[in-house]
This record gives sequence, structure tokens and C-alpha cells, in this order.
Amino acid sequence: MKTTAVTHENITCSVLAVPPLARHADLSLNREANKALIHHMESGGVRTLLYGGNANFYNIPVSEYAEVLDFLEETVGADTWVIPSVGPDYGKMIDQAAILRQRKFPTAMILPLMFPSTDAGAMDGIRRFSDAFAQPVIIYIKNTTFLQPESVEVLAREGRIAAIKYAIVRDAPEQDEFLTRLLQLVDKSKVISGIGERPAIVHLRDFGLSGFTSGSVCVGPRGSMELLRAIQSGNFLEAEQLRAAYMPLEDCRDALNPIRVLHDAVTAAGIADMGPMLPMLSRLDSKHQAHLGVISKALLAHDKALDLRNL
Ligand SMILES: N[C@@H](CC=O)C(=O)O
Repeated sequence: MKTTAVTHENITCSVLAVPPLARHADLSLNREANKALIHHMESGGVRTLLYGGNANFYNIPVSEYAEVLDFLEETVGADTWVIPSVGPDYGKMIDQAAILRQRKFPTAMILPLMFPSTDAGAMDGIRRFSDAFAQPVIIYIKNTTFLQPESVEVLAREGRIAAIKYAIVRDAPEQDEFLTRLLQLVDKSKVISGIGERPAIVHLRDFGLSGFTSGSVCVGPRGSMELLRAIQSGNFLEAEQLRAAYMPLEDCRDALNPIRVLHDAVTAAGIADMGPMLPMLSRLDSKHQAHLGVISKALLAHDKALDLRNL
């Protein structure tokens, strides 16, 4: 596992994949299936794995946290960066800080607590967590109420922020007052687009964000990595073409539930059996599985057909 500190180069060298986590029927960690998924992503060029919402870290038991972290650390390649998530509640994140501090992860992402929290309370929790972890953190902005841009600026000035995952969904991502305000206050090189392939071109080209996170990259790693490269080199027509392959799966994720659909898409594509979902989530109803099988297999086949010249 790569353990170097968070730098602009680290953030921009790879799509930040946000994978699901495979489990056995008894909900224990399925090492072989997770290994297969990690190798699939790495063989497509992905070098950053962010274990967060899609892995249902919202609900991961603290008693299992060390086992999962150690498994990820020993399973990924030497040049792959793993970013675990913590929280979303304060009690969980402060217990996780003690576990993280004994390990070599250079940062962790704080999952946003939707309720009950306040802006000032979230700042307090983030400060206490970053002190306990003794590393800068990734802030996850998923709505307009968890943390205000002015509060993020204060935390950034205090040196606590390694990066910001910006994930407020807009019908038209070009119009985004919150993001515009945020970028007036913090260094834009620290801000990552956090909603997959769909808004990635607008976020990187028009707002100057540094990179993007993706769940669908777990099914189609090559195309998503090529999309990142195309945007970075200003080939936006090529970027649009590359992104098109992801839209059937992204449409299905947005229509049903992004986390649940991704979990089952990895299984349906035949990459690895993700098994059941950790409560409080559950797998998709059987009526959606046939359609998901078709679109996830099509994305995987499309991805395998891409050549590897840029990887
Ligand atoms: N939510 C996005 C990016 C990950 O956080 C996705 O799952 O594609």
C-alpha cells in the first residue's frame, strides 16, 4: 500500500474508486471476493481506493474496523493508495481514530452526519478527530447543511484538510452557487468531484476541480481512467465519448439507489460476488436484477475492449 502523504499528484494520478465491500452470508468479510475486485480495478489502472459510502462504512462495526483496514493494507498493490472512511457519528469516528493512528493510512474521509448535527458541532468533531488521528482529513460535502464553505475555510487554514469530496447533486452542475462560494474560500486543487462520471467533465473543466470519485469505475476501470486522462489533457470530445459508456449504469443507479445498484452490479457483471449488503442497506429486488445484469455486463465488455495504451 502506498503510504505517502496527500499531494496534488496523488489526488490527480487516478480516479478515486469508491468500491463496495464483499461479505459472506453471515456478513463477515469475504477476502477472496474483495481481492478479486481490487485486482480488477488495479489491472484497469486505478490506484486510489476510497472505502466509504459504497462499502457501507456508515454501518461498519468499530469491532471489525481494524480487521478490514489490515486486510485492505495487505491486499492492495505497493502503489495503490487506500483511504478509509470514519464516522458518520462522533462516537464512532473518535474510536476509529485510535485504530487509524496505529496504522499507516495518510488520511481518512469523514462521512457526513445528516442528523443530528450542526455546523459548529461538525467543526468541533472534525477538529477532535484530526487531533486524535494526527493527520489531515478528507471532508465529504453531500448537502448544503452539514458544513458551510466558511467553516471549511477555517478548517483548511488550521491545516486539517487534505481534500474535500464535493458531492452535492445538481440537475445542472454548471449552476452551483455553493460550489462557487466554496472555491472562492479554499484552494481548488484540494477539491474533488464526488458524484461519479456524470458531472466530472463540468466539475473539472469549468470549476477546476482536481479529480473525481466513481463507483462505476469498479465495473469499468479502464474507461473511467481514460476519461480522467482525456479531461486532464483537454480532450473534451473524447471525454464525452468515454463517459457515454457509463450512462446506462449511472442512470440505473440514480433511478434506484447508487450504493445498492453498484453493489449488485459488481456481482452481476461477474467480477466478484459481493454477497449481502451490511444493514441498514439491502440488495436490490429481484425484478431489477435482469436489467442490471445486461447493463453491467455491457459496461464490463466495453471496458475490456479498450486498449491499455494510456495505463
Ligand atoms: N457517489 C459516486 C462517487 C463515490 O462516492 C459513485 O458512487 O459513483
